[in-house]
Amino acid sequence: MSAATATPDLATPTGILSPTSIFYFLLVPALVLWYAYWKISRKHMLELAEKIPGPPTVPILGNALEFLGTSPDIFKRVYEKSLVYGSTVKMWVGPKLMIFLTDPRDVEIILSSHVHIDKASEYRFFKPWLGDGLLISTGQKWRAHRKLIAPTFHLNVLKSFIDLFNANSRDVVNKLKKEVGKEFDCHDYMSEATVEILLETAMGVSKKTQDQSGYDYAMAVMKMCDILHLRHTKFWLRPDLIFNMTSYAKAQDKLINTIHSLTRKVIKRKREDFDKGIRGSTAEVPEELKTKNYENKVSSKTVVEGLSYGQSAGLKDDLDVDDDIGEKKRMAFLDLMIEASQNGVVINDEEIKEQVDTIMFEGHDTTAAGSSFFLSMMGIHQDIQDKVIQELDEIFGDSDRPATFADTLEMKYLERCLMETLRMYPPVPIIARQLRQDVKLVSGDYTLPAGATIIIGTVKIHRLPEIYPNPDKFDPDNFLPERTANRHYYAFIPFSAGPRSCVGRKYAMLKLKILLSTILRNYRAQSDLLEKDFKLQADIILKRAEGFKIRLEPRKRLVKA
Ligand code: HEM
Repeated sequence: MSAATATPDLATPTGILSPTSIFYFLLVPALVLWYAYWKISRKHMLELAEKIPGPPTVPILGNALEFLGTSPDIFKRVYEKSLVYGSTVKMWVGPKLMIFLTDPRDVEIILSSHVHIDKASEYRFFKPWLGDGLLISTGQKWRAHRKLIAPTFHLNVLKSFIDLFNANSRDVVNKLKKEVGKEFDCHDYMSEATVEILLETAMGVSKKTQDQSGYDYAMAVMKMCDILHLRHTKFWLRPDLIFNMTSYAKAQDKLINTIHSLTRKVIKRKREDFDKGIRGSTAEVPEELKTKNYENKVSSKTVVEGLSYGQSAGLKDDLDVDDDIGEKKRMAFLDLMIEASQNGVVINDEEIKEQVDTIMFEGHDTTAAGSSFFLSMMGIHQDIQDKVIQELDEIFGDSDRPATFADTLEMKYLERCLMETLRMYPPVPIIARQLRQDVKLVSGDYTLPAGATIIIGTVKIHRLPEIYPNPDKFDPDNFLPERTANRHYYAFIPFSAGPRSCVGRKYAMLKLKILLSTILRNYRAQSDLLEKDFKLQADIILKRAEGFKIRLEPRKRLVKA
C-alpha cells in the first residue's frame, strides 16, 4: 500500500505527494525519533545528576527563574543558594545542566587536567568579538597558539616594560590631580590606564599615535560585557535567532565596530613599523623615568620569590619555565605575532586579530577591576593603607624616582594586600568548562556527567571559612608565608590554574605593583562607603554596580606634570 493511498489528504489531485506534504509527513516521525534519541542519550546524565544536590526545580524551566532580576540580585541569590547545598551544587537552566564546584580538591581535578580544557558553550557569545582567540579556542589550535603566546609574557619580556609601566603610572597620577578632594569613580581612570599600558607594552605602539582614546575603547568593552552578561542570564536571549531581532544585537554591532577599529589600527601600525625594520615598543619614556639610571642590580639568577611572579609548587604552569635564563632573547606579544605570521603557517592575519582582541580585553578589564578594588580597600582600611605607605616610604624615601624591578620585590606588604584583594574580589569570579567525559569527584560520592557545564566558583572558594577563618574580613596576613604554606593550592585561584591558567598573570602583578605603588606614593585613598555597601555585580568581570567611589588626598608634593 502506497503512502498516498494510506493518507489520501496528503496527495495532489494526480495522487502524487507534493514536496510540502512529504516534508510534514516525515517531520513528525523525525521529531519523535529525535526526541527519543535525545532522551536516551541524556539518560546517563540525568541519572548521575539526580544524585547531586541542588535547589528544587519547576517543570521545563528547571532553575531558570533564579536568574531573573538585576545583575547584583542574581549574584546575591545564586551565591546564597550555593551556601545551602554544599560544595557540589547542580542547577538546571531548561535542559542545560550546570554544576557548581567549590571544593579545592575537586577544582584541581578539573583545572589541572589536559583533557577538560573545553570552555563552556556560553563563551560562544564572545565569538563575534574575540573570534577563536586564546580565551575561547580549544584543541590543537589552542595548544599551538598558547605555545606561541605564553613566552611573550615571560618575566624577561616583562622587565623590558618597566619604564613604560612607570611612565604610564605617572600619567595617571597627573590625570588624578583634578579629582583631589572629590568623590569620584576610580575605575574610569584605571580602565583608561590599563588599555594605554597594554597598547604601549604588549602591542608596542605609542598611545599618542592612536586617534581613538583608550577610554572610548574601555567604555565600549564595558557595555559589550553588559550585553554578554544579559545573554548569559536571560535564557530567552540565548538563541541567536531571537537575540538578532532585539535592539541589543544592533548595539552589539556598533560596540564591536568601535572595539575592532582600535585593534585593526594597532595591527596596521605595528605592521608598518615591522616593514621599516622597527622592533619593540615605539612609545617614548622621559629620561628621568628610565630605570637603568636607578636599577639596583637584580641579577638574572636572582630567585624571584614571593607570590607575584612565582607560583606555589602545586600550581606550576607554562609561565614558570626558564625564568632564570636571562640571556635568552624573547619578543613582546605583537612583535612575535607579526614575525610568526610572515609565512602564514603558524598564525594568519585573522588569527592575529583574534589574539589581539583577546589580549586587549583580558589584559585590561581584569586589572582595571583589580586595581579599583585595591584602591577601594585602601580607602576603607586606613590602618592597612598606613602600613603600605610606610613600606613604600622605606623603599623610596621621598624620592620621585621610578620603581625598579628590585623595588617590586621589596613591596611585600603591598603584594599581600593585592593578593587579599584578589581573594575577596577576584576579577574573574567564575570559570566555566564543558565536560566531555564523566569525572569522579573526591569530595563526595558524586560523578560529574559528560555534557554538564562545570562552574568553578572562585568567588566562593576564596571565602570558605574552613580555609580562610573570618573570610569576609580584609586581612592581608592571610598571605603570610606561614599561612599559605598549609593551604590547598587550588584554594586561591584568581588567575585560574593548570594548563589554561591566565597567560598574563605575571604581567598583571608587575603592572599592578608599579601602578598602585605610584598612586600611593602620591595620594592617600579614602572611602565613605564600606564593604557592606558594595553591590557586587558579576557581569563577566566582577565589579561594583554603584561604581568604585573613592576620594584622594595628596600625600606629599605631587610629581611635576
Ligand atoms: C588581575 C588581573 C587578571 C586576572 C584576575 C585574570 C584572570 C584570568 C582567569 C581566571 C583566566 C581563566 C579564564 C577562564 O578559564 O575562563 C584568565 C585567562 C586568560 N587571561 Fe587573565 N587575568 C588577569 C590579567 C590578564 C592580563 C594582564 C592578560 C594579558 C596581558 C591576561 C590574558 C589572559 C588570557 C589570554 C587568558 C586565556 C588563557 C588560555 O585560555 O589559555 N589576563 N585570566
